[in-house]
Amino acid sequence: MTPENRPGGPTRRNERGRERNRSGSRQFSSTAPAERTRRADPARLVAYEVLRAVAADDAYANLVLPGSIRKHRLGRQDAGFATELAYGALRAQGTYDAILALCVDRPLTQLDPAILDALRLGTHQLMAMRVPPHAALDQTVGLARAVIGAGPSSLINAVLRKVSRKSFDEWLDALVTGVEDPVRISSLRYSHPEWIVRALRQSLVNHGRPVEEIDALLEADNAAPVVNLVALPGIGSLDEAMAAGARSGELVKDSALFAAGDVGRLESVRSGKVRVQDAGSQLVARALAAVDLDRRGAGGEQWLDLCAGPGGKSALLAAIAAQRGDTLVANEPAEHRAALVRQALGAVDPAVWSVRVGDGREIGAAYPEGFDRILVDAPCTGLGALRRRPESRWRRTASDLTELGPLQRGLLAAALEAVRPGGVVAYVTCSPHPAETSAVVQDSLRGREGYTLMEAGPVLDSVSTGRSLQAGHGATAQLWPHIHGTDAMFLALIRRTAG
Ligand SMILES: C[S@@+](CC[C@H](N)C(=O)[O-])C[C@H]1O[C@@H](n2cnc3c(N)ncnc32)[C@H](O)[C@@H]1O
Repeated sequence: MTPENRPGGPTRRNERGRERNRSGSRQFSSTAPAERTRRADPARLVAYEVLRAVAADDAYANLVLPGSIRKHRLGRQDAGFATELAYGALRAQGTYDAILALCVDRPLTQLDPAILDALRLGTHQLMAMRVPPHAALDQTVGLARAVIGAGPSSLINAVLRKVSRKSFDEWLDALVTGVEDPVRISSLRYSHPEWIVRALRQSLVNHGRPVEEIDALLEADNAAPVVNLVALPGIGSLDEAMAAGARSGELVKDSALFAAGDVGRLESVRSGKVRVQDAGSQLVARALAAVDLDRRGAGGEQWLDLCAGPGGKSALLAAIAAQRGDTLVANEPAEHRAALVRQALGAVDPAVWSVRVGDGREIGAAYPEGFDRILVDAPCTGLGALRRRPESRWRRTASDLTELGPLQRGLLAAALEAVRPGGVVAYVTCSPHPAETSAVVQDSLRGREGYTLMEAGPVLDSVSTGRSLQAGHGATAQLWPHIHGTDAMFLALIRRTAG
């Protein structure tokens, strides 16, 4: 594992999270824990609140974090420190718990969950942020005294001292020594549940990639994704983003990569004319629009986004449709998510789009042969977008895969009924797992006359910036974080040949 791609990534900071530790010293404070600070450093307090909300309230870290940063009035640098600490500790939780299990004299399940979260934060500072050990200890003990009470300070101090006696690489070696099972080794080294390691190994093989790529894939999950922007065609411009430090996207046209801080300060983004969207999502939406249809419907084509919420792909599709004189129906069953779709479509001429609130599985009966192009961006496990939500890998379970199957098949079946002869359906997931990608497509086409699977790879290439993405395998296509730098989007394009 390279230091940059370790869960959380390394930085050298002092206890305030501001200055770099150039000495790399492993000096400890000579002060007894009980005499040390009783004050919680606000940045660490924010990270602690995020971990607690995730563990105790099932909260999403990315939703809790901004409110906590505001509540504690963190400046930009401290906010960055808190983000790195919270997200890093959450991503690396599996590895850190394995380390902590070797340093605590009882099963971790017998620890107060609040103490365990404090230990995870201390461990992340020691292992990946290179905060000086004395600062990591003092500040974690101070945090625990302020928010949990004086009781656990000796325990936290003693455990973190043990953790600090080895470097992260030394701990990783200690964890995997004597372990034979490659799945367990990858799980420990790259902090993923074993069932996800197994699922992703299976996914690589299913899409024609060597299973040896698994570590690179897991490593890519541990790196925070760069913000990708798309200028809505005919509506937005990337000029402001480029002037603010963005660089042109390498995969897809009219896109940019923005690593210059808070993207919300750009007026073009606030107005919705430029949108934050993963390059993989841009590619699959553009691929649907790029398919050559044998004939155009009278008065422009009708497009359908069957699973539209929160509306990212709808906005891009509607902007393209507007340029061509086509129209888009964006369907979403949940009213609050349909409201997000309307908001996402706000920058596009309202004459071009409409939002339907309803179950996508009913669309075939409601609009038989009613659409020229249909996007089925199906609800899925999100195994291809684990890098976006630091806690998601610990939330998902293997049973999610089987539970989502009937819904995914129902949605694709409805789309196949709702597409007109000559039209095309794009089945898309942000998961590479065969159970929700190729198996759904194969099952839906089995015994169904009048549909063919198109070669999706060349269509994806046709909307890239010119390079061959080499994403095709069989007739479908699969993008990968470790190869393309995108979420692991799957794309199948199904043409209806006969009514
Ligand atoms: C992967 S997300 C779609 C993301 C969206 N296309 C975008 O780019 O912003 C899947 C969506 O399917 C919706 N969904 C769930 N059940 C559905 C159903 N029965 N019919 C249609 N959509 C459904 C979910 O609410 C969720 O918004």
